[in-house]
Amino acid sequence: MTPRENVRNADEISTVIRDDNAMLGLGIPERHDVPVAESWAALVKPGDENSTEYGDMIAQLRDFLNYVTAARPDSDTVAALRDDLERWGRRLAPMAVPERDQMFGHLRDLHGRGQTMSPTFVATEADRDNVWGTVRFGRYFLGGNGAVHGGAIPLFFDEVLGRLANSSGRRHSRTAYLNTDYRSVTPVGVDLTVHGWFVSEEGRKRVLRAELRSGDVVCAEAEGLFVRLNPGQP
Ligand SMILES: CCCCCCCCCCCC(=O)SCCNC(=O)CCNC(=O)[C@H](O)C(C)(C)COP(=O)(O)OP(=O)(O)OC[C@H]1O[C@@H](n2cnc3c(N)ncnc32)[C@H](O)[C@@H]1OP(=O)(O)O
Repeated sequence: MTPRENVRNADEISTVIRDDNAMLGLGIPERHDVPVAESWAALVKPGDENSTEYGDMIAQLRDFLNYVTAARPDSDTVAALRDDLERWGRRLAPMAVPERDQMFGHLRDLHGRGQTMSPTFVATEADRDNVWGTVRFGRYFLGGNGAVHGGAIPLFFDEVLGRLANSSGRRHSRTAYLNTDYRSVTPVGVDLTVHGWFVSEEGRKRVLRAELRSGDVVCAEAEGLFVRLNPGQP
């Protein structure tokens, strides 16, 4: 079965279970094939055949983590899964490459850039100083009582603001601080809207803010300072 067929099957399965699980963010396919706004688009070279396949694999992995989180499997299932994971670990271990060559998190033409650490940010509009988009935290990011884990939210803000801080040809910067205010519970399994914007850019210092909303309700806000790196700084 090709990865694409795999994804289609996952879509079909998802449709069946979506009603029960929508609130928990389960069984909802990743939206990694929505067009990316220009400022957030492709660094992957045309002809990099692995990029789409890799993106499909990461989408499967994201769904898988949601299923693992939600399941209370019997011991045979746990043992079978453990063995499968162990086999995959042994297959992948010899394929390790230096950081600059790794694919995980480096595919900037994909929403979520091919990583699973934070949920997929779908950028819908962007200019030099702003980005707007959506995100849905799946069951994997549950803290408790239907609310997203408090540590997952700053991670997500760093993802969005870190990319915006370095967008539009700006030289690379790193997060110096990132302050998050939790205004109301951030629900799991719900489409949320995100806006990130530049507040100021003076010398090496870039101050940015972001807001995460569920409908009209502000769930969380953040302010980050990103300091442009000097030559030779890691
Ligand atoms: C491939 C796909 C990828 C895709 C894109 C990936 C998206 C994700 C992006 C994630 C980004 C990250 O998480 S980066 C990882 C997390 N961050 C880090 O590891 C950074 C660790 N910290 C550092 O390396 C350093 O502290 C720096 C670089 C931030 C700053 O050090 P420095 O270069 O020596 O500069 P320094 O003189 O100290 O500071 C410069 C100015 O900033 C001010 N300043 C510095 N830190 C602070 C602070 N915490 N709070 C207030 N102000 C501060 C100073 O007062 C000074 O102001 P003035 O006197 O000039 O007025």
